Amino acid sequence: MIQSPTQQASPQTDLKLPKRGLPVTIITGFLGSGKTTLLNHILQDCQDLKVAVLVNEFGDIDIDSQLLVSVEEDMVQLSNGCICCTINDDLVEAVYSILERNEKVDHLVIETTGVADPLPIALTFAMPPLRNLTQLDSIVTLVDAEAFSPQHFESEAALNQVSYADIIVLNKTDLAAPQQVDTLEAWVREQKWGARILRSQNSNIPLPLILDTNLFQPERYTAEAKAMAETTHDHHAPHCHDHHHHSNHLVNDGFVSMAFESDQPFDLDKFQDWLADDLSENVFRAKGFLWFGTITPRYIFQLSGKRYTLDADKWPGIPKTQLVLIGRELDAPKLQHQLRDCLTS
Ligand SMILES: Nc1nc2c(ncn2[C@@H]2O[C@H](COP(=O)(O)OP(=O)(O)OP(=O)(O)O)[C@@H](O)[C@H]2O)c(=O)[nH]1
Repeated sequence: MIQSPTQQASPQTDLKLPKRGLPVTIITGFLGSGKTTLLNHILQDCQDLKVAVLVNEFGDIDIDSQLLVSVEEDMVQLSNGCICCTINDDLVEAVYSILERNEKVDHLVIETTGVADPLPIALTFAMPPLRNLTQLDSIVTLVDAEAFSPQHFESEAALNQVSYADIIVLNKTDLAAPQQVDTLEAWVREQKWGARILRSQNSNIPLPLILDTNLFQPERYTAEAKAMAETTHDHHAPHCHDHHHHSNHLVNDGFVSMAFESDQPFDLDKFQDWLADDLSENVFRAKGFLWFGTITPRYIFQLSGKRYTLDADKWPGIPKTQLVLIGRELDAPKLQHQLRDCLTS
């Protein structure tokens, strides 16, 4: 049973609370910056540390959770909404469900969507009811060293991800010239003085630099927490749509997602032609599992900006095409039509 946020744990409940509050790391970063890659790195390298993960996806299909190394029993998915606003209550309940487990959990890692504003999420941990049960360790922000520029995305969320970070990881340095990374680092340093700045390829960072760092400083956000508390009408978790600093960031940024699923395979040539000639520039990010024929492997498709990869993998079950597209002002009916045209006839 999920304990209601207003209830106190009683001696009769079998809720096993960690002594100093469960350490929590928030992984954020713009679309395609390397968050899931970092989460996989943590899960693979965490050794004896028992890590629970909470994955928030912006699309209707859980792609990221299917890309994680096997952690089913320690994972909670929060799909089809953004934990910094529309499904913030679900975040609190998901954390309760993790705290309620009989098995000891040492650390909770949360992967936000690429369009999330981390501040309302951080404040959710810095305020009751989660404040006494958890300890926010740090906000880790991934930045795509090749694609990121302050103007490029014109996104309130992307800038807030940098401004509120305790640790900023300049990732994908293999795709950027060293001077470009130096310029980015100088800009990032100006945005968030005092943040720990790291560079990486494939989000490969020594874990002691990002876990159990105790870098989050709640006292810096007292004013924001007060404003949020004042606009919270009941004892449940705060909603960021009530909070004047962060109202409607999805609307402001204009991001939408679209899902495509089919039991029929794609024609590889048609699909590649569509990518090369017809894919709208408004699509910033796409990911999914593609099927190109009855005997071929599952292909993991990742598109970030103009780059895409197709990596062969095994089908875990019956082949099926699943794709999520994320961008601004997407013409969903047209994209659905184009994708249906790529199916084998
Ligand atoms: N070349 C290169 N590719 C990378 C690096 N890090 C991650 N990638 C690739 O970039 C793509 C996106 O990585 P993800 O980890 O899924 O990014 P994400 O931030 O979780 O994406 P969203 O959740 O959709 O916002 C994948 O194809 C990764 O393999 C890197 O350092 N270099």
